[in-house]
Amino acid sequence: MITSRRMAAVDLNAEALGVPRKQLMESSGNAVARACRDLADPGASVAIVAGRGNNGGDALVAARFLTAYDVTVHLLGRPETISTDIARENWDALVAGEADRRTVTDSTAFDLGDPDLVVDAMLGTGVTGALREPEATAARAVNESSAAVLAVDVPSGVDADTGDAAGLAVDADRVVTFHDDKPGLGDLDCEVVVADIGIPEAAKLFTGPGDLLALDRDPKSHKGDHGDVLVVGGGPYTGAPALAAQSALRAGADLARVACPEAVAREVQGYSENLIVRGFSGDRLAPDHVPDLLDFAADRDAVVFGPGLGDADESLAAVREFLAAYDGTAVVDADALQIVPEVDTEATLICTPHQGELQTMGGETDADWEARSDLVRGFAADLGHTLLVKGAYDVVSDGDAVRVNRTGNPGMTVGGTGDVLAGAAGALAAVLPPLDAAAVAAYANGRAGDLAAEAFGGGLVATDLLERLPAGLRGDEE
Ligand SMILES: NC(=O)C1=CN([C@@H]2O[C@H](COP(=O)(O)OP(=O)(O)OC[C@H]3O[C@@H](n4cnc5c(N)ncnc54)[C@H](O)[C@@H]3O)[C@@H](O)[C@H]2O)[C@H](O)CC1
Ligand SMILES: [K+]
Repeated sequence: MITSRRMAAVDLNAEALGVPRKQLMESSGNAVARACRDLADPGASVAIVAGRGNNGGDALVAARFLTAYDVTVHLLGRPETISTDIARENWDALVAGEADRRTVTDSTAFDLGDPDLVVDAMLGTGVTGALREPEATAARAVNESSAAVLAVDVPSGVDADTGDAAGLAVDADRVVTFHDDKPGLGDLDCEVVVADIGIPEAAKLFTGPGDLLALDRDPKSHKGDHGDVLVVGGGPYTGAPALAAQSALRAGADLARVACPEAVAREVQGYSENLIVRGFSGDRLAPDHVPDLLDFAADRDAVVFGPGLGDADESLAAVREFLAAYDGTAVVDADALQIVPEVDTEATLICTPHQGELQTMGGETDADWEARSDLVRGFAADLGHTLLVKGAYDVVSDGDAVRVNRTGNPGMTVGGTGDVLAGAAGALAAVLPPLDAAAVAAYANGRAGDLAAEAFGGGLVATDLLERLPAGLRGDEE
């Protein structure tokens, strides 16, 4: 089962892995042709009703495979309004091949004829709202015809994720949907065939530029929509909370606050004017700080808990009390990690251990990333939280799905890069579900590290990642 958003991400990852969209369209079109052969005998008349997007493009490819049939292609709109290059190229191939085609520019002129089979390729996952013209008139004609109806990917007008139609939709006998079943197809009273179109498993498993699509922001958003992130850390160490908080800003948070011991508050503030630093009494986190911290955290979008906290007993006791009472979203890193397995919490946690910290938490690791993926998935399921286990291949799992991140380089073992990762994960957890937030954070942090390694060769330091995080989140080419 795959949602449209995830499908678009996997599509883009496939392209980055060397399987371009046009190749996927060719596979989709071939799958449509195979489905047609199941529904109609050679020589039968087939009316392809094609829209102006890639859903239409799939059927324009199918037309090339259906040479044993009497095919008529009805393009809904003028060819120059075809919205993607790969669909337009397939239209041009039909023109060059002098295929039997009609261009429907005036819906009142739409004449479906009396075909044996209709291929509904007007709209797929790109549908928005109720069918407009000429798609609405064409959909009514298709529904009124006595022909068998094969829908490409999704019956036109149906939302692939919900199954709802904002009004009129094509009533198909069979749907051939690509790569994986869609959530919205289950309730339709038609047969659904899932066609493999050659998308590599790696496009789903390994993070890639497609995963960044999750960040496409609502342009109407305004300040404060994108995350007010609180870093709770500092004590024995002061750089760590400052790195995490600066990283949260670079990863898109609007505000980055640091709650740290009063004794180091000035030092933490000294790292950057961009941080809003607030001290609590003493020189380390202690249980009597927890009630105030919980109140403060309740008004934030995400918390990053742990950078630089140290492992004093009273600080770990405070971590336990905070996590037990907190019910928001938090990234847990560094010394706070060891507490997570002991605490029963309502919070949504993203834990970011390296492999040694994973073992301290009671998890197991393995040098082989595939074996490690299974171990991490199992441990995440036991914990009930999302794990981002850092390594040459970072393994991310929420106990169900697994994502593996391959960006990054050995130069990133330098101190502080984990704090940068935790801060980025905190900012992303404010706007994305935990699995996506962790996967995108790992991908962008590694990309930032790769960009820094190119700029410096060796001698990379954690602050080099900060100003490169935005590029890592855009998927900028090297
Ligand atoms: N993801 C994959 O693995 C593959 C998907 N394929 C096919 O691509 C479509 C999605 O294509 P896309 O171009 O994004 O959108 P559509 O073709 O579904 O429709 C967009 C098209 O339709 C117009 N439009 C949108 N809403 C309406 C409306 N309510 N009324 C009228 N017209 C509408 C819009 O303006 C655009 O012109 C997917 O379903 C698959 O079939 C790839 O080909 C193979 C791999
Ligand atoms: K369709």
